[in-house]
Amino acid sequence: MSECALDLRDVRKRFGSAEIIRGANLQVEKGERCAIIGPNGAGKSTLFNLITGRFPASSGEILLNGSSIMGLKPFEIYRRGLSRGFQITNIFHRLSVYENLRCSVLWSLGYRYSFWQKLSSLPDVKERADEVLDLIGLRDRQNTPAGLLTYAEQRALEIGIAIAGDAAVILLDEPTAGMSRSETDAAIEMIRRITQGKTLLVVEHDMSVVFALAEKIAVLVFGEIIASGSPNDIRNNPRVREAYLGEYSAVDRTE
Ligand SMILES: Nc1ncnc2c1ncn2[C@@H]1O[C@H](COP(=O)(O)OP(=O)(O)OP(=O)(O)O)[C@@H](O)[C@H]1O
Repeated sequence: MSECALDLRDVRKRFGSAEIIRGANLQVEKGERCAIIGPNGAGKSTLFNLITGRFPASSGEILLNGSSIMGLKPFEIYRRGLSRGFQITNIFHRLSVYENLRCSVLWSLGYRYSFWQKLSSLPDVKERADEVLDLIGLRDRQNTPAGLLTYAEQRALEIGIAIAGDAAVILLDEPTAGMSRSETDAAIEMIRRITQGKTLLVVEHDMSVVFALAEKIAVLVFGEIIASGSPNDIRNNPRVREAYLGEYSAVDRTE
């Protein structure tokens, strides 16, 4: 078996007396695209918050590329190569698409304390911002203020900001939520493109997106990963069918 990009071992999280994550175990291999599915309130966002260091886990172990990231701050985990896409909230609406990407590249390359430097003297910044612009398919919109983009374009920009630093492990939370079918199809293509050779962990409710993107699916129910495996394994897993039947029937409709 190849080395794990992410390895969660018996991870638990309590809020007061409520245990929300109850011994989650998950291994995501390098270069694998893994989707986490599960009913509302199962703990998917909480799990993301634990992996990115936003909340400390109550116990267990989280390894990134074989090293523990327990107790690290979000920016320290980011520096170790894990980046999370946020939903629009970290876009500067008055800056153009290109300027948003350039800010993110500047920060990720460690230039955040040298904004007074002439940007033309930083060719690596320009090169990476240009590269990301093409990857997310917003070249035609590069001079448009981010606030004037369509919703789907803003989601693409948000993903661009997440990948600007060239992180090897990318976390995306419902990247196609609120999109039309054609926007969703375009987003799936874009996510495939940007995650080529990288590791992806995605939370997604839309099973057609899950099946189009994921090589591995992990099913989270009441804070526990009750099954993980290939899409076929998950489809045929009786425990998954039993625990997740209401929403799981959507899987059958994609067959
Ligand atoms: N900071 C917090 N304090 C207390 N309880 C919390 C906190 N964050 C989340 N929870 C609780 O943890 C449970 C899981 O929430 P979470 O948002 O992780 O689920 P989810 O699977 O992402 O749900 P959804 O699919 O609806 O987004 C919920 O019952 C929620 O109320």
